[in-house]
Amino acid sequence: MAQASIHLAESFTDPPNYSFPHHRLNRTLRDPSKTPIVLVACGSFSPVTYLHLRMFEMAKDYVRQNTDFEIVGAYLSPVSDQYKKPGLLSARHRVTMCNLAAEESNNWLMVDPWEAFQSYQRTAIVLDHFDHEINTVLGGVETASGEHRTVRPMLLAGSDLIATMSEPGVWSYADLDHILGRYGCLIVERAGTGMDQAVDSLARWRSNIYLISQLIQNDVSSTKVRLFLRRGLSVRYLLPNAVVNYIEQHGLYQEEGSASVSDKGKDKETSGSSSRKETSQVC
Ligand SMILES: Nc1ncnc2c1ncn2[C@@H]1O[C@H](COP(=O)(O)OP(=O)(O)OP(=O)(O)O)[C@@H](O)[C@H]1O
Ligand SMILES: NC(=O)c1ccc[n+]([C@@H]2O[C@H](COP(=O)(O)O)[C@@H](O)[C@H]2O)c1
Repeated sequence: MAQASIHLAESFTDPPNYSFPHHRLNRTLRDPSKTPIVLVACGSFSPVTYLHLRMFEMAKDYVRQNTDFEIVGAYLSPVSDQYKKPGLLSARHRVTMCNLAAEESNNWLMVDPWEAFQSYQRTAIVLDHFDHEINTVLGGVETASGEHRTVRPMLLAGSDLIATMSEPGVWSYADLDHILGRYGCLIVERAGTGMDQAVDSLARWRSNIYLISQLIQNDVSSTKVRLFLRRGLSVRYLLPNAVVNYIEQHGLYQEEGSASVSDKGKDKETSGSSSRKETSQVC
């Protein structure tokens, strides 16, 4: 269970005019015997695809069938422009596309622009921010009979992201302990990255790591979507219609750098990603 007072940062810096989105946060726990959790997916979302949205649906099914958790909210948290990953469009566009996707696709997902519109924030700090906003500022949630409950933010990520947790220099031990020991993580299997491999070196936190298998293989990635757009190919039905329309209206992902012309797929652009190495410098 998250304890509201132990955070890595002493205080949080909010972007100008920021307010924490909580319009779809369920403030009443349906089942008082369950632990309330909030799902937080961190990433570039450049652009957001159906596979990003699918992670939440898979997590919802998994949580209902296999755990004593109850999901009271779910968030996309797009990374700051300072992450400097190849193909990272400005935060303004990425946040707007995530909002369009969340509005069009379901009635429970929200987009938190907190990390997008400021300096780079490590994932451990992002989870602390959610803990602070939901438990300290909003006061957590209540059962139907009025009992207070602390909400636990949990990281929702694909197995490729979790695999980077074993790469030297990308995540600090203290941050991993904070993310996996204190909060926990739901991992969605991603084509090309075995889940066992991904969690092998994270054994000490195994009880807080929940593995969700893919029953339908689909290797859509933002990199491939960017590549299609640069080549003038259709991306409809890979991402929500509202996002496709937004990309077309604004002529996004046409320039060099949004995906390399020689890119054959995801691996080339992301393997040894400079962003992850740069991230390691701020760990
Ligand atoms: N097809 C997928 N299956 C499972 N998880 C996914 C999939 N696509 C993205 N994710 C997860 O979504 C989160 C955000 O990913 P990110 O925005 O980096 O998307 P991406 O498609 O990997 O982007 P890029 O191609 O630009 O590297 C990560 O945890 C990633 O593992
Ligand atoms: N040390 C860290 O906190 C750390 C390291 C690598 C990636 N991340 C996060 O992972 C997310 C996804 O990264 P990629 O887009 O590189 O897969 C981003 O939100 C990034 O901030 C965090």
